[in-house]
Amino acid sequence: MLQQKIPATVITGFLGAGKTTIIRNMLMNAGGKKIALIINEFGDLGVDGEVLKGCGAENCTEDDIIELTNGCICCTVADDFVPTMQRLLERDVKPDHIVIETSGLALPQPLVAAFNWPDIRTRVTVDGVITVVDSAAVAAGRFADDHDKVDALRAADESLDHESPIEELFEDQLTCADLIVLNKADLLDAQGIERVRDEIFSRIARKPTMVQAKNGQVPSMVLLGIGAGTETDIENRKSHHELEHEALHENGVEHEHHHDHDEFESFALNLGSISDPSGFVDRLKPVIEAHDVLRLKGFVDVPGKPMRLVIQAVGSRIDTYFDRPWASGEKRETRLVVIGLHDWDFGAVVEAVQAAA
Ligand SMILES: Nc1nc2c(ncn2[C@@H]2O[C@H](COP(=O)(O)OP(=O)(O)OP(=O)(O)O)[C@@H](O)[C@H]2O)c(=O)[nH]1
Repeated sequence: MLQQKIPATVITGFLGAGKTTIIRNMLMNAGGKKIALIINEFGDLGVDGEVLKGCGAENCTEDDIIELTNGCICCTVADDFVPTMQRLLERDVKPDHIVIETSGLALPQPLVAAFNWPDIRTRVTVDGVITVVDSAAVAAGRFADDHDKVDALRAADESLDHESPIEELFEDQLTCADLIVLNKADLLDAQGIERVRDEIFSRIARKPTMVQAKNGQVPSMVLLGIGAGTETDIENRKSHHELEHEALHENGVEHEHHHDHDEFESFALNLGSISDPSGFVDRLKPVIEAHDVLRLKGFVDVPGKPMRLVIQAVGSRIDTYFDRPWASGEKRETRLVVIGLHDWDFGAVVEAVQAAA
């Protein structure tokens, strides 16, 4: 009997766009489907995996959540992703659907290409690539090229072979999409959303379906079951890097491999308990703005509170919420991961975040 391929959905999108939020909603509304999750995150702290395990969905237990922690998934396809997938496919009880959350800095193209590997191709297919967009960030021009900054980066590093790393990555993630979710629609009015839609279509050649969402709420029927078979269409979804590489190769130039996220850096910080979290948030805002922190997330120990506080900053927009009680025997501590561009003054950022605590 011909074995049916297991569908796999790739969820991509820039740092903080709302990938984990969408997945959390999906797990709660997956209509009984057994889902296996593969999560890849930039930075040494598995915040997304922790958050998703914290939601306790029955159709996706802790055992079904696999974290890939050896760097961005697009660079570790052969060493990390493919073996993980093989092990998952060897399990006695197979998932109905596999969902892969890429890091916010990953290119989806190499991951999708991995579905053409002989051992994988026969057993799994890419149901769809879903690119999640922070509509408010697009409207604020965060992905538009900042020429001064790019010039400064290029002056510091002559090997840079592209324009703004953020803009390129954003476009590469859009280029690969079967479905684009214009998330954070609650932060814009209807005209603002229309402008974001137009801007996105102006940046890509294909015309994938677009839906808008508030707080990552998209019906699972829309997310799962797209049936795109994306791995058969990678020729039409090439990244900037692949196109540049091809052009240089045609001209007989051998070109050093260079990934976009080389321009990003992260560090993890352990801080003590924080008795005044709202004061911490107020003090953190100017630090984020002054040092161009792209993303900060983690868990805070608030003395006297039985619950763990999650802190999430995307640019200077900061959310906090208590997600679950600290487990017995679990070490209560404040752990944060901070992500920024490679050219930042690392020591100064560490000091400033510590001083805000
Ligand atoms: N206002 C608003 N905030 C949202 C929405 N969706 C997500 N957020 C918030 O945005 C922040 C980042 O959301 P995540 O789901 O963690 O984003 P992510 O894409 O998984 O982030 P990375 O994995 O770090 O790249 C969190 O504070 C969310 O609560 C939305 O539709 N509207």
